[in-house]
Amino acid sequence: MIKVGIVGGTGYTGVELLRILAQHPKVQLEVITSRQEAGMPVDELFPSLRKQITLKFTDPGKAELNKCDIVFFATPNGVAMQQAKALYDAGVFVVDLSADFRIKDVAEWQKWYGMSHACPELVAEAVYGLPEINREQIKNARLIANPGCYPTAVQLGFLPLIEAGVVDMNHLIADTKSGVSGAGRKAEVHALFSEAADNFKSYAVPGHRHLPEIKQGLFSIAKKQVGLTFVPHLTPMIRGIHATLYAKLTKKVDLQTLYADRYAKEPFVDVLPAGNHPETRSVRGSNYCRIAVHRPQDGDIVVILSVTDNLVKGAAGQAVQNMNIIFGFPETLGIEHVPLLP
Ligand SMILES: NC(=O)C1=CN([C@@H]2O[C@H](COP(=O)(O)OP(=O)(O)OC[C@H]3O[C@@H](n4cnc5c(N)ncnc54)[C@H](OP(=O)(O)O)[C@@H]3O)[C@@H](O)[C@H]2O)C=CC1
Ligand SMILES: CC(=O)N[C@@H](CCC(=O)OP(=O)(O)O)C(=O)O
Repeated sequence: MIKVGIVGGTGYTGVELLRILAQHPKVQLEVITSRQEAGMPVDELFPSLRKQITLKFTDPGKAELNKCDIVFFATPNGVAMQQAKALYDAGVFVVDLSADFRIKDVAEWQKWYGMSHACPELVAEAVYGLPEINREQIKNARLIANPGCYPTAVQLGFLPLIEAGVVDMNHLIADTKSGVSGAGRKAEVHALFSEAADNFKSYAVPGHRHLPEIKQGLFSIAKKQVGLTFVPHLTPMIRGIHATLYAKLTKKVDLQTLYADRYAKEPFVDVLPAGNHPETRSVRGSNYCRIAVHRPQDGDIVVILSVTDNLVKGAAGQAVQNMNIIFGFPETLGIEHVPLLP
């Protein structure tokens, strides 16, 4: 058994980690932090975890995170970068669900995140935790930068096209939609029921924080500059990411075979039969990314549909997948949940 700590156990990704890790056969939950709920039994705040978790929330200032084998940060951007170094130096593995260690260019990170980086020396050490691309590096990582929710769906969707070099890299388009839980559990006006329900809107069209993250990931595969238009939307659902991706084909290729072959051995990427339209509810509560490939009217534009649950493959599930890889557990251990329907 490995001892696990979670910093930020009351947020949506933190609670999703609790749901998953409570039933993970190799995990003993040791510390779960919250500043606001310190002293409160976890299952009192979240009755869904009754008979699963008997710990109380600990104030992060008093939490003995050093006694853990691995610590997950499910905290807002800017928190993990202040605490990761001490844990790293103490030999504790760290998985950061926030964006603190995702962007290799620290100046670029500071521009998009509007703060100084507190720990630039660890950025180069961090491994970007997208197993479908970086599995070998993750095996030896001590610090994982867990990918963002949009970047997971977008990169997995574009990956086979880019690896095969069959699309125009200057004009990629990612039209993405997220459920409201993507904004976290903190109180914000735009996430109120009366603001977000029965409504649909785009946001951050001039530039979203995930743009440099996605471009960095696609660049690492293409080895050349990527022109990407990324438009996020907020949809009146709770969980889910739906990415509609467009690219112009530059070569003839059997797209269905390309995708089926690329992901044939990936446990959490499911390429649907030709002609399918994946729905977010087909992945809800699960670690799957389901992908369908289209070429409307046999033209030269390929349309990829990629769906994930933002809290699972887009956050906590992928974080546990990374943990499994680091510790040499079967990669799917504890994260083989069947999606919830309806
Ligand atoms: N929601 C999503 O779909 C996704 C989120 N992410 C990223 O994961 C991280 C967590 O997101 P999410 O769960 O939605 O966020 P929430 O706002 O729902 O939760 C944040 C958690 O962090 C704790 N926290 C806040 N400030 C601090 C602090 N200064 N020190 C220690 N703990 C703190 C909060 O508890 P308390 O205030 O009581 O301490 C709470 O438990 C974010 O960086 C987010 O960008 C990544 C992918 C998807
Ligand atoms: C719907 C919604 O608000 N989504 C969030 C992104 C989700 C997320 O948490 O991304 P990071 O992990 O990179 O912070 C947003 O657009 O800011």
